[in-house]
Amino acid sequence: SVVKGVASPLEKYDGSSLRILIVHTRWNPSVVDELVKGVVDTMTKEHSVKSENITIQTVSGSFELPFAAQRLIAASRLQATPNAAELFSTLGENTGPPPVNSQTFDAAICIGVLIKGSTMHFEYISEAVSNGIMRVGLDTGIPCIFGVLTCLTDEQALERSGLGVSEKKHNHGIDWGHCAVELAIKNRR
Ligand SMILES: O=c1[nH]c(NC[C@H](O)[C@H](O)[C@H](O)CO)c([N+](=O)[O-])c(=O)[nH]1
Repeated sequence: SVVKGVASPLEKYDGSSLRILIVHTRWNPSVVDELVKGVVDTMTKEHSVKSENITIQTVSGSFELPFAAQRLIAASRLQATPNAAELFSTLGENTGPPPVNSQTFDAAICIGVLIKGSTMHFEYISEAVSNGIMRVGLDTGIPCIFGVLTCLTDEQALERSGLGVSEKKHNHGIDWGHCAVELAIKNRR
């Protein structure tokens, strides 16, 4: 059978100095809240990320996630970088992300749950959001984790957030927490 899932990383990552941004939606809250809990518990309990270093913001729906992540990263840089005006001017010329040490978040995690309805709305949002979240990471130089479940049924959403009755249930937030810490640390090297 096809083995699915992610292999554990080769090294244990110490996240005690990491600053993490979590942006999550208010759509499908019972599932989203469980996913957020999976991310936070994994980072704090398995990687020593300090809870005071985790910033959590909410948006209405998944479509808003990339915009919010990009703007919150930009706003945090403005506060953290004394020569912000100069930094922003270079950013305007698309000279690529500023050096890691001028950033204030080490990783961002965008969390949402899309559930297919009876129209093509789901397909369009899923495509836009996945591309948007990828672009935030590439444009800012800060790892931006895709924490959006794109489900065809409610049962799929429950299963992938560790809720529901299926013995296959697994909270994907756990994987996203590991992924964020690993990439944040590797991005500093
Ligand atoms: O996060 C979600 N947003 C959804 N729609 C809202 C969308 O993300 C935007 O918030 C809205 O289009 C305004 O921009 C969903 N559905 O429509 O089904 C959904 O399932 N999940």
